[in-house]
Amino acid sequence: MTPVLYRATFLHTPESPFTHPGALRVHEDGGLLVSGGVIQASGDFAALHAAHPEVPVADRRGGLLLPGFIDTHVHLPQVRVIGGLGLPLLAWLEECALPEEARLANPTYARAVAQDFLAGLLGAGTTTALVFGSHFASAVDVFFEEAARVGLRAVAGQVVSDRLLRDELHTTPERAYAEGKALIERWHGVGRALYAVTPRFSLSASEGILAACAALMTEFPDVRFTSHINENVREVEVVRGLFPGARDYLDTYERAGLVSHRGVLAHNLHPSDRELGVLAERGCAVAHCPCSNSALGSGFFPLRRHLAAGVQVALGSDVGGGTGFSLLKEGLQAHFMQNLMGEAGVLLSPAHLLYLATRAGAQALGLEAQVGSFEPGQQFDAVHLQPLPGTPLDAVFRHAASPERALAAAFATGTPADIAGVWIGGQPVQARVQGRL
Ligand SMILES: O=c1[nH]c(=O)c2nc[nH]c2[nH]1
Ligand SMILES: [Zn+2]
Repeated sequence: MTPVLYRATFLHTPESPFTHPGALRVHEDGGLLVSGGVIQASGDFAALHAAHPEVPVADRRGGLLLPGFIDTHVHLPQVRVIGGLGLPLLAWLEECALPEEARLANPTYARAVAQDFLAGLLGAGTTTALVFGSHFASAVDVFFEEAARVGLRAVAGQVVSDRLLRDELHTTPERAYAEGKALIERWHGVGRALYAVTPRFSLSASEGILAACAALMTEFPDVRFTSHINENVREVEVVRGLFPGARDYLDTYERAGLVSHRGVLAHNLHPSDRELGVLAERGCAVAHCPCSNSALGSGFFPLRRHLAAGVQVALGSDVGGGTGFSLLKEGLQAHFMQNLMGEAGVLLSPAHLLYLATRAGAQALGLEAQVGSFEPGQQFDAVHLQPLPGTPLDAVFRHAASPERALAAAFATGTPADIAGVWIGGQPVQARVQGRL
């Protein structure tokens, strides 16, 4: 790939605004020198152009260029069941999610679903995703093939369970280990793919299944781990009954040896102080999925308590409990919900929202050296927001007092339709206006 100097208004958060006031970096007439898919220099356009006059310029002025979004919790098999509103978690799983998940036993169907799913992610500007895969190894294979074809940075794995779902979704510890091992050997570290060991949740995973997961984590010390925790009050109660010896929900994973810096647990709406302390101490991250939490009536996320304990938090869309792939929408919903919590909530600025949608996700996945900001040395994973003329967001962008105000408006009212281009590793993967990339 020949070098390119991108000229744009760009914003990023190489540091956390939760710990570094003034963490939002804004370059109104900025330049990003990209070669081999990697950012070589990052700063003001005029200085970079003067230093590299021979490098062709890609003019992206007139919108905002942001690091690609990082979705830390999203379900492959649920893209076609988005919108099952009005049910609590366990009823929603039974009525909406699981019947569809069973259909992925058919690899042809699974491929079509994977294509819908990937189109949704890229169309929303998501460049890296931690993906809850399918219960069927064949569908996970198909997903990795399709993800490689479109270029997504996918961290994904086979979902494993052995009780309380539907028979066709159940496996055994022996099969979970054998299929997981084969998938890891086929996909982990191949191109942009990484593997995540994925017991669905302790409600559907016996101690035997969790032990099989732990065996994979030990044998392959670089694969990631993901699951759900403390999402719904009834779910927490059932898990307590299934693991009478466990101190709490986290302990069901902890006793199996699954809680570490390689993990991301989704939701955690009802944690104890002990659980927060252990998550912080082990460096295990939490994926906050505010649209899903609202749609399923699961509850409010205690962000202030997570921050006070020192737990890494990032954003997840949780499609299809969530309502779509846009991390702009997740950021807005997070902002709304924290506002509605009053004193217990955290007032989230545009800088916080950008951080949660980008760099925080990279940190949660242990990918912060590669993606999440526009610092030199990072992959050029980017999303260009440029609303179509005549839209309300276009009016705000043209009249915004500052790029930070434009960023706030992007979270308040931006949608995938406002995305003009998406790059992963310097490659264009999505273009609204053909021929512009
Ligand atoms: O939001 C959720 N979506 C799911 O598919 C799921 N499975 C277990 N727990 C879950 N929570
Ligand atoms: Zn989920």
